[in-house]
Amino acid sequence: MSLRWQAALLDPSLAGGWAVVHCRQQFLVDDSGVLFPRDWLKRLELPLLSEQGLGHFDGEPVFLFELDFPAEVPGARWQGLRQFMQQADQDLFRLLGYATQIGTWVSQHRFCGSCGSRMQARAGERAMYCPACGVQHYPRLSPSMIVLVTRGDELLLARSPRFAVGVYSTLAGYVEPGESVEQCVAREVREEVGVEIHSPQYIASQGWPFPHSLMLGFHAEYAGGEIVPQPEEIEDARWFHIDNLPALPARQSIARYLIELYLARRLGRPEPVLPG
Ligand SMILES: NC(=O)c1ccc[n+]([C@@H]2O[C@H](COP(=O)([O-])OP(=O)(O)OC[C@H]3O[C@@H](n4cnc5c(N)ncnc54)[C@H](O)[C@@H]3O)[C@@H](O)[C@H]2O)c1
Ligand SMILES: [Mg+2]
Ligand SMILES: [Zn+2]
Repeated sequence: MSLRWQAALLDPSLAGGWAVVHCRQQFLVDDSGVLFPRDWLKRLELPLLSEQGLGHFDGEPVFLFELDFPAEVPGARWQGLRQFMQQADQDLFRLLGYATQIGTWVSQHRFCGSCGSRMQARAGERAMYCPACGVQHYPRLSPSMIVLVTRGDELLLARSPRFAVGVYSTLAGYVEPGESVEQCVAREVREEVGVEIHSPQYIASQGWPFPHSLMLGFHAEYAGGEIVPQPEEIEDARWFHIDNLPALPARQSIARYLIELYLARRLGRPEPVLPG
């Protein structure tokens, strides 16, 4: 794991450092990039919901300005997190992914879900706390499974209507209360494409900030059934031969890694590395 970006609990009452400005999965950028001198930002009178100390980038302290709405700033524009994933280096993307998750969580936990009082950031740990009833919330994570289903030289890949034109990917879905991740894999595969699988094999995991998933990645062998795409969720699903694959998901995604790893093992090529 690279050392350029390290999360840390920094005290926002300290002066100086850099800051990123986030609102609804978008960041403020100007010609110098996405990191702004923090003291300069403070003079702009932005619609600030919360300020959080995030950690260190290249050894420098970085803070988050979480905004109520995407305010106009002369000379700057708003850019989505997905675009940073595609264009920025991996360390900067990890910093921004972390900032997005903390910002989204803080802005969605301003009031206590139990008694309605205003929540406070807790000193000493990354938590929101209700002083009236004691409820405490930690950053939200949603366990999700992602699986590459295979049949020898064939890969089962599917398209969601949300995907870029022509792109097919592995199947994914959220874990439900009471089920194991393995049960979730079998259920989601059955629901999304109507196919049965053998026991899934755990491969690797990845934090995924769209919006707060923890992806648990598997390989699974086909056991039976014909493909029946789930209406609305799955636009198309097919078996693709390894010599004739469609456009695939982003290089940084675990979906891509699961596919590349299977190809490498099948074809006797060096195994890929999952971006950290
Ligand atoms: N990193 C990767 O390679 C990769 C690839 C594919 C999907 N993903 C991620 O996997 C996650 C799940 O994939 P999906 O969209 O196919 O899920 P899914 O198949 O479970 O369907 C999504 C639906 O689940 C419901 N939902 C939303 N949030 C939920 C939650 N926290 N718990 C339970 N249900 C919820 C909503 O009705 C939503 O429309 C998403 O966050 C997606 O971004 C990551
Ligand atoms: Mg799904
Ligand atoms: Zn409360």
